[in-house]
Amino acid sequence: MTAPPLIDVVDLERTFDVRRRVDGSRRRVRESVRAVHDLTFSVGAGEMIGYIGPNGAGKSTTIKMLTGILEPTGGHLRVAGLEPQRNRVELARRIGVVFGQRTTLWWDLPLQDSFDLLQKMYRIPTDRYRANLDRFVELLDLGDQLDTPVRQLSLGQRMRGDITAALLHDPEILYLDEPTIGLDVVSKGRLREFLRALNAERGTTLVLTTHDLQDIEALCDRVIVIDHGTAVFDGPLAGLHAQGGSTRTLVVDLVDEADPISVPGATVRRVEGPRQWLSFPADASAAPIVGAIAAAYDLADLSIQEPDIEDVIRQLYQSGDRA
Ligand SMILES: Nc1ncnc2c1ncn2[C@@H]1O[C@H](COP(=O)(O)OP(=O)(O)OP(=O)(O)O)[C@@H](O)[C@H]1O
Repeated sequence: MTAPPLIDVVDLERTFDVRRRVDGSRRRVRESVRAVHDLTFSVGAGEMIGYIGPNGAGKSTTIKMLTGILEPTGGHLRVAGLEPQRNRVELARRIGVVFGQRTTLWWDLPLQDSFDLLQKMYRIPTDRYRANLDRFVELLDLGDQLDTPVRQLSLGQRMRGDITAALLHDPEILYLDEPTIGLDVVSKGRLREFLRALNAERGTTLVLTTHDLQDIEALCDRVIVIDHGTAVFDGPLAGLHAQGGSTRTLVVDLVDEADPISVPGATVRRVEGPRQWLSFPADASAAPIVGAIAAAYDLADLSIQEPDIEDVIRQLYQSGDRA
């Protein structure tokens, strides 16, 4: 018998009643906003999924329902076999939540004290707490920050502190909302490496909302794209690129100005002096293109620009229109 999915969402719906001012008058009318509707998906234990979509698409509303903060107005929802709203306390022991923009730590307390408080709140047995704390502090390189008040931590240190805090009680599912926002490239890389190790070592299921496609590329086997409150794509990232026909851009700085570069698999989009911009399919490897250019030209520099999520989604629609 196959295990039931860890997260099971069927025809989920959430509407909000809002009062909107009528243009040019003081009158207000009641309106119903459908933040999420007809949303169906399931996530198996140990999966790492990206939950992405443009601003206002319904991502936060979904995560709030999955974590029991918000009650659905329709449909069915089970997380770890529990109904999130009804079993909030029990569910809290099974999930961890990290919001990139907010901290769950105590602003004026040293990091260590925040962790100790969480141990008490979650009633984590001391040996398990110690083992987890030691492991995460080592992996996330937080040893020197344990006595620092949270308000004095850098954004990257605070984020690592928040992730540690969310994991001390061994949750089966970790929800991460924009975990790498505002971090430098090195910190982003380290954090992604940590999350991959967490998933490999402990089988923790990750649900990641992000605007950073590289987060998704580094971590997620599968993406669910939500727009206007409902899922418009569910599959591997390569499939999303292929379906949307999205492209990456190779920015080439030649030593000398030249005519537009001609290489198989890429098209020159722009030329400015010795700099040229070439686009190529996002799911293709850049290596043969770079190799062909390097063999024929003297290169001063080279970089790759990833498409952003909004672009990929826009292209998904455009290709849908064409179909
Ligand atoms: N409490 C609320 N009351 C009224 N409308 C709301 C409420 N929360 C969300 N909405 C509306 O529901 C829709 C979805 O919002 P949601 O915050 O879930 O989007 P999101 O995908 O998380 O966006 P972002 O990427 O900007 O955080 C939006 O139109 C939003 O204005």
